[in-house]
Amino acid sequence: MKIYIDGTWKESSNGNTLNKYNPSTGEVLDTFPAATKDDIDAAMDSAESAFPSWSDMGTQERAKILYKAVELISQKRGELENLLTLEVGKIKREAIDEVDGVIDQIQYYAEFERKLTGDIVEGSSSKRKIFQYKVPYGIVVAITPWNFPAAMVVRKLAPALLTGNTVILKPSSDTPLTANWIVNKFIEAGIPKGVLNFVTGRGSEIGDYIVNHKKVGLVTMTGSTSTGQKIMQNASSNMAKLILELGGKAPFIVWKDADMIRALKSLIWAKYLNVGQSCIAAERLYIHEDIYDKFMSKFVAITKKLTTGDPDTSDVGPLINKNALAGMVQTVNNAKDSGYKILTGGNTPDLQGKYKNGYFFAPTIIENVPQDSGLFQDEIFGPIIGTEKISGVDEMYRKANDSKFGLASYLFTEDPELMLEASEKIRFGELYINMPGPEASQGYHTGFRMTGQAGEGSKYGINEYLKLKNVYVDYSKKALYINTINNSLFDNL
Ligand SMILES: NC(=O)C1=CN([C@@H]2O[C@H](COP(=O)(O)OP(=O)(O)OC[C@H]3O[C@@H](n4cnc5c(N)ncnc54)[C@H](OP(=O)(O)O)[C@@H]3O)[C@@H](O)[C@H]2O)C=CC1
Ligand SMILES: O=C(O)[C@H](O)CO
Repeated sequence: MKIYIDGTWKESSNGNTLNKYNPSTGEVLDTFPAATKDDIDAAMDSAESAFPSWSDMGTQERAKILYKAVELISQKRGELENLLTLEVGKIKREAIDEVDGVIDQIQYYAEFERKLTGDIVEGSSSKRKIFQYKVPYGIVVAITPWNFPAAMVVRKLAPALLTGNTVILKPSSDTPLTANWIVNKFIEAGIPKGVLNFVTGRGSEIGDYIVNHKKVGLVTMTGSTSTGQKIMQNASSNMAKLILELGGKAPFIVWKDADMIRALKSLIWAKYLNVGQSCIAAERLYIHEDIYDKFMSKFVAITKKLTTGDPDTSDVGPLINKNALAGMVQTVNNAKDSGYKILTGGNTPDLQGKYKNGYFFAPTIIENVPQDSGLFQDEIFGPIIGTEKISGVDEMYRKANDSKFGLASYLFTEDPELMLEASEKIRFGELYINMPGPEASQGYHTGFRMTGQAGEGSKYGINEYLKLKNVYVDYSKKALYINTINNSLFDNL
């Protein structure tokens, strides 16, 4: 595959490449360019040159290109589904679901055509007005993760482009092929030269250079909190606007009156979707003591039935790479060293044939985990969950909110008063009550504390890509009097 700079598909300027491995088999899937600083400079220059005509085009014309991209992606959606399985190891059902989300998000943002509004505010006198209207930032750098590599790319490209920004996309080095496929479709849909540039390469090598480049107006990144903090530091060199969607540590709360089947189905979704590699994955399980034994016996029994292996036919696929798999092994070893009880899983499954060397880990449940343990405080980002009994609402709120992260949370109860009270007291950007996720295109995906800055999705999300300008006008045609100067100086001029 190639990178795309100034309307041309090309190798990196020094010809260097990196390997992309298939997480289901451990084999090299493809190579991709390791972009250089010269490549980044060329992309920035191209995006800068393209900005005036692109931002002048208007939302109706820009939306036509997004609608065309929806059409082209829909026509070839099978290719993207297969790529997600090849590149991430996504099971078939989830690959289909992610492509549904890709189409939904582009459509959702394209529909903001002719709907970006401003205000006219009265000035300090009858013939003065303040015209407030929204303008694009300029060059947007979009940096995306590997876990939902198609959905995360379009969740940044679509609003950034619809609002008249030009874009430089740098995808995760674990999923360059998916991003390349989507960029191809946007180019095919008619994105003009320079409006969308696509560079690949290790974030640890070119990321800092991209983010603190003097031409960058806005950086939107989804990924780990540690990387987000680094980006925040680098972006300060030019005070680029930030949209950072970072780590999560979702509490999954099952109250004594919960609909148990509904809670169990939602928990299997929230814990094992994308092998638990999701920022809104259930990471801490709190169950009311009255139903603990009954709920846990069902949860363990269902987890034991989950199949791992061939993504085309299994319930749970592989972790994204060797390091992620090693992290799961370490997490379980730490739990064992701490004396916690492993109720199921805790091992790498013994797979034969082509999946023998895949990065698979058995779905794992660990019992009676202390609130202050690493298992409950640090992000796992895999198919492991710890459990804890709770008894009162105050304990529920205290433990749920005891996290450096604050993205998604889940509560299952039939008590409307508890639903309303929890909506106030649980301090997370998202609370799912009696349902699973994920976030909707019309929802605002945001979080408290170390989860990040700003947010994506909804009318609030598209406005993150627009700066509100203020133009003050005096059209009185009267002599100007300024109360803080000596106006007589201007007599008889
Ligand atoms: N809140 C949310 O919506 C989401 C949060 N996440 C979080 O991200 C983590 C897993 O995703 P993962 O992709 O590994 O996250 P990373 O933070 O490792 O990478 C995210 C992106 O940042 C790039 N990057 C790395 N270093 C830099 C740098 N110095 N400057 C600029 N860019 C850089 C990466 O490139 P490269 O791949 O080349 O290193 C990648 O494209 C988890 O913590 C998860 O919670 C993930 C998805 C969604
Ligand atoms: O990036 C993610 O993990 C998504 O926001 C979860 O839906």
